[in-house]
Amino acid sequence: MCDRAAGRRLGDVIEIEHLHKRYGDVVAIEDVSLEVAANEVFGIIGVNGAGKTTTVECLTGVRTPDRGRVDVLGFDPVTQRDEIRARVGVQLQASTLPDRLSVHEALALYASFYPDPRDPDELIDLLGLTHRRDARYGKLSGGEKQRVSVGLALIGRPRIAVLDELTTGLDPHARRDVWALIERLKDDGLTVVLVTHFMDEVERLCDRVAVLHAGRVVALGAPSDLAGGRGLEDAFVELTTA
Ligand SMILES: Nc1ncnc2c1ncn2[C@@H]1O[C@H](COP(=O)(O)OP(=O)(O)OP(=O)(O)O)[C@@H](O)[C@H]1O
Repeated sequence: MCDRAAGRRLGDVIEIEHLHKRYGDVVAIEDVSLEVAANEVFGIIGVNGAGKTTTVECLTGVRTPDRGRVDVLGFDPVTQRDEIRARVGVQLQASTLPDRLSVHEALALYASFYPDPRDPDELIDLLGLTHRRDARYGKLSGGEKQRVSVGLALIGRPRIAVLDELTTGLDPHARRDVWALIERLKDDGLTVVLVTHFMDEVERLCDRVAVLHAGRVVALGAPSDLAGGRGLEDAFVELTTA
């Protein structure tokens, strides 16, 4: 899979080493290093502008790092984007789907890009969208659109899913349904990188979490270890108060 230099763990499917990325004068990422193990749900948390989206965009090849090394399943996301696209499902924050496509048509369209996709109707059911199967995307509520975006990340049976703000905009029932779906897919072997602002989501889903602050990893570990007896949110606020 990946070159095993000293200190790396067997079974890592993502390795980021000394990642740097700036936009003009704005330093988005400054020396980020982390590894994600196969079948792990790995959280990335941080205040707005901490560099979370930039980090996951470097994983999926959307952004080219200025410096550093990124290895995803043994591939370089910058030079091997097709290999990454075939194996890594990405939830888009702002969907670019045409309004006139129905939920089923959208998922079937994305399914057609993959050799062994999930059955769109099965996924629609798992996402709690069966009653909206034939509704046009443009007529969906914000939470329903959000569920479609999760479906698009999962339709190709990816080995890794990168989920940026997985449950933003979902009602409490839908959040629990989506959490249960992620847990079920994890049981089937999925690895997840989860960007979130919800500490309850981290506690429920994540095996480990990295706290990014001003483009750097300021803490990394199991949520319970980071919380250290306080609430995770209290620990987070403390870690991210500059
Ligand atoms: N395309 C861009 N052009 C210029 N600056 C950018 C661009 N994208 C992000 N930035 C800046 O880079 C920094 C990191 O942004 P990033 O989107 O990675 O943070 P984030 O942690 O995902 O934030 P949020 O929680 O608000 O989504 C911020 O200062 C942001 O303003």
